[in-house]
Amino acid sequence: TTIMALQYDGGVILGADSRTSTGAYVANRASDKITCLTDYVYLCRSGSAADSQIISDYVRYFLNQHTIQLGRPATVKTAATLVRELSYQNKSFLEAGLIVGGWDKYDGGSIYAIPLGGTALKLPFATGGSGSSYLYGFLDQAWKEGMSKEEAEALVVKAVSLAMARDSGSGGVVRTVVINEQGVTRNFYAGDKLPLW
Ligand SMILES: C#CCCCC(=O)N[C@@H](Cc1ccccc1)C(=O)N[C@@H](CC(C)C)B(O)O
Repeated sequence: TTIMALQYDGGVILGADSRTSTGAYVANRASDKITCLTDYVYLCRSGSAADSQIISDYVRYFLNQHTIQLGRPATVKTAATLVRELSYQNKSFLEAGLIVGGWDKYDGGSIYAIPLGGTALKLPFATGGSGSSYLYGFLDQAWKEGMSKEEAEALVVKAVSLAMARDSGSGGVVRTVVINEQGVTRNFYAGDKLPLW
């Protein structure tokens, strides 16, 4: 898997490849690893498909309850704290690297990386999964504060497709989810639409 998220001047953009593998076998070449937690908060999943699914199921349930009791939408920070709590308290059983990203009226667009051990890191951009090894240096150089939505989306698609080209654990299509005050937009970039280099 290659997953990433980055902040831009109005919100966040989440990106992921679509390969689910068991060893060298590709079990699903069109997986959707960017999962809804609330109307304005999404989760990028890597690691065990089963573990990451069950964590997202629990957090979606808890956030739904929380929204009803609170009478207003949950914040990105709250969603990230719930993901971290499940990940940390069950760290010996779970194998899931997660990135929470979304928009709320208190912090605007925000991103939290929750790697295997269950720590939560608030960051302007984050990457995860097996393909992330190929992206840390690239993103350190390519990410800039206050990018436009178009610049940010182009960077996400370029980064994920570069990792897909080199990482055998990543492949398929590039999926993105844009989240800002106006709402959520899902995009899809098939192999023939990707930059080769
Ligand atoms: C189908 C099936 C059985 C397992 C599928 C399964 O979890 N594959 C994993 C790799 C893995 C991980 C840990 C144990 C075993 C196999 C996988 O493809 N993970 C991708 C993300 C998830 C959300 C799709 B990515 O991290 O590569």
